[in-house]
Amino acid sequence: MKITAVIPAYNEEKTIKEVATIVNRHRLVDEVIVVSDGSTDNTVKIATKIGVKVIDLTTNKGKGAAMKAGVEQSQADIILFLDADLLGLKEEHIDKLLIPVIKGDAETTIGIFAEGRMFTDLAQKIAPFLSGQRVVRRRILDDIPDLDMTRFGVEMALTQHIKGNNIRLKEVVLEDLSHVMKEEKRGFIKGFMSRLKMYWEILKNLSTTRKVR
Ligand SMILES: O=c1ccn([C@@H]2O[C@H](COP(=O)(O)OP(=O)(O)O)[C@@H](O)[C@H]2O)c(=O)[nH]1
Ligand SMILES: O=C(O)[C@@H](COP(=O)(O)O)O[C@H]1O[C@H](CO)[C@@H](O)[C@H](O)[C@H]1O
Repeated sequence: MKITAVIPAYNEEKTIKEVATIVNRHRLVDEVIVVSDGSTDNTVKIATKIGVKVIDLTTNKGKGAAMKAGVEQSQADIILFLDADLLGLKEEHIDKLLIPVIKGDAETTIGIFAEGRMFTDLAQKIAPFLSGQRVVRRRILDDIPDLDMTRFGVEMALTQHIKGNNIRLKEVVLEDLSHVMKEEKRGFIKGFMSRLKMYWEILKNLSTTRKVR
């Protein structure tokens, strides 16, 4: 059973090294693919140095398209998605996400932050279904059309597909894990504007689920 980790990354030079290195040395992960989604910083250079596979999209196509580009380059049955801006990623977080799917206790898992940082914990308490930390069986992804068009709606599209098709989901708690918030990356005004744009992209994907099972 092959496992590929797909890490979409848009200008994540500050955190990609730590995230990709930890995933790359995990005993259960066979392959790591970092998909730079039109990054203009040193994300590609840093990821390439680590020795993982890097897909360098020339323009920014959105998170959904970056995830799909990674999946298309993988032959694995199980895909682990992780955001590139995680703070405090540890081997045990990856275990918690992967093991239920490897054992067959679930077809998909989603990781929820807890006891990390107040704001990022709170965001995931309110909207756990938006988390970017997931494990998904490959065939589930193959059943979702237009994942590449969803941008930040990708998590909502995945969640709705999973619910609408009664796919066995397990939520796992990822303790002491957090991520860098938009406002921290870009400053308050720019960050908040990109947050509003993200919510719009999420809302646009609310009604596009299709039953396949
Ligand atoms: O157009 C985009 C926006 C984000 N991401 C990546 O998707 C993950 C989750 O993004 P986040 O919620 O952190 O949003 P951001 O802070 O990048 O706006 C991170 O690894 C981003 O680098 C991406 O690949 N393409
Ligand atoms: O937690 C959230 O409110 C958003 C935005 O987080 P930040 O701006 O990075 O704090 O991030 C989550 O939702 C996105 C859209 O579904 C996902 O792509 C991210 O992976 C997830 O962390």
